[in-house]
Amino acid sequence: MQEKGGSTLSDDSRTKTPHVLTVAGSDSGAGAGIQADLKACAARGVYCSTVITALTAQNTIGVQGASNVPEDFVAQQLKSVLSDMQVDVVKTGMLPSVGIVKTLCRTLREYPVHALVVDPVMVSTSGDVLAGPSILSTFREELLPMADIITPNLKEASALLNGMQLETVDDMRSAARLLHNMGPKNVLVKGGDLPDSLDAVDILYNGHNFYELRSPRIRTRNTHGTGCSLASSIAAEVAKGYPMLSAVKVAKRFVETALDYSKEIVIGNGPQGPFDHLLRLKSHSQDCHRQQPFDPSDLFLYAVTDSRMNKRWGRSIVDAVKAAIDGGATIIQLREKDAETKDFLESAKACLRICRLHGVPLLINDRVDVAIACDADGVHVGQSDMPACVARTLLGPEKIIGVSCKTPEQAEQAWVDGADYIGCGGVYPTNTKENNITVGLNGLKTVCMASKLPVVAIGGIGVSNARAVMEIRTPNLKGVAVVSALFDRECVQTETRKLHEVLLGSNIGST
Ligand SMILES: Nc1ncnc2c1ncn2[C@@H]1O[C@H](COP(=O)(O)OP(=O)(O)O)[C@@H](O)[C@H]1O
Ligand SMILES: Cc1ncc(COP(=O)(O)O)c(N)n1
Ligand SMILES: [Mg+2]
Repeated sequence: MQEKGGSTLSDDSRTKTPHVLTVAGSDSGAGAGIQADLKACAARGVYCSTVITALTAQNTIGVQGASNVPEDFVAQQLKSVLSDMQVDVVKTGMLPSVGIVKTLCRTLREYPVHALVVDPVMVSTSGDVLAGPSILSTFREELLPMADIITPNLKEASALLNGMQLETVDDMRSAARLLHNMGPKNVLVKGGDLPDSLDAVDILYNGHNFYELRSPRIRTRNTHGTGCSLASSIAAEVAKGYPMLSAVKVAKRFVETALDYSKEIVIGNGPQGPFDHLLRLKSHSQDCHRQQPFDPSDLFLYAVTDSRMNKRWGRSIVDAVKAAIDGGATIIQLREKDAETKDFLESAKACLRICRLHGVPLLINDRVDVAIACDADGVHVGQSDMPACVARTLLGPEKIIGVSCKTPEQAEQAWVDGADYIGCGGVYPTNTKENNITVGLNGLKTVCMASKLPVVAIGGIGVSNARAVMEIRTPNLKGVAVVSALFDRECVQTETRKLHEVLLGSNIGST
């Protein structure tokens, strides 16, 4: 299609949200149609507006009813969105009448967009007719020639080609070539329903080259809406500015991943279930066994590991963590400044299993990548590490983020950045950090008074002085964080237990 008003995706210097407009039917079961398009676009990170062409009463068994939206009201919706909202790509689904197809073509000539993706929806996976044969000639003559890509499944390709038999990959290639002659820039013939095919094979043809796109066939009943989601994902990637081949590849991989992720889910009693587009959100929240939100009282006895100390005493990081938890540690931070990334990740995973078993949160010092990779409960960052606000964006809203702070200004910034707690110190001199300025009990108190976040005190704290620290008695001082006093000792468990008793005796904070 033409470029809109002199601006292309690449030369538009404003920060613009990629925008897909879907012109499709509503599926009450929300597996396909408008609802699938919204979910697919959300999952692919683009904005999606919606022009509804029909309402369907539909579930996992089939389509029980359909009611078309009046043509002039489709026109009105199109105009509302296209005249105002800087649409990049229009994606079409169910277009149930000749009048609606003509209305769409006319409106698109009046409001050109960067690209048009046409999913020529005719029959649902359940076999119900969504747009009858009467629309075929208008599709061929008006809509397909405007399209940057069309994405028919086998039945739709066959219908557009007067009932041509499509049973093999070679048939799909022939169909793609014939459909390309009707005018679309690209044709993607989808082989989800190819009989006897182990792989899910799609054929993309751009008039010059054929691309055979294969992915393993996922064994699942939850394939309702794959076609709509694929077309929307293609539209989303094109709206971001990607070329068509990349857009199709990414979209296909997205559908495959989502199918695989949702192969076991059970929604409805019928043969064709919906799948779950929003897997990325789930993989952080649902698979995470630590479901409680951050509890500041977890800061009570905060054990911070140190690889050099473990080496000195000949124990593994996992042994050290186990012993600290057995002694009563209420939160663990892995601070492995010297470890190789691969080893660190393996140890972190092993520690996490132990922590989960005991309901103790596990944080990773500095390494946000390791925290994400092992699905730890959060991170602790210093003033020169990744800013807490960036860590928050990467980790999502549920993970715990702590920040080391020496001053009220840093404490304020940590709060602004969306941290959950601050670590304040060094309270006393310590040999775990070189050239570390100590803030003393007064500095600790000043920061605690200023901080809107709960505080854990750190630096040179052990059995002998923990009580003095807690006795500054500011309500948001929730506990002490300890390295040497636990891990630079022969028996980690005994030392942790002793410290636990001292803290309980100080009668401040809670367990
Ligand atoms: N079981 C499956 N495993 C993996 N990919 C699939 C599966 N079923 C369909 N696909 C893919 O999903 C997309 C939609 O294809 P298809 O189901 O043929 O379209 P429609 O939903 O329009 O009938 C295609 O990329 C196809 O290869
Ligand atoms: C409103 C509407 N639009 C499109 C489809 C096709 O989706 P699928 O081919 O996955 O059943 C559908 N079933 N309902
Ligand atoms: Mg389809």
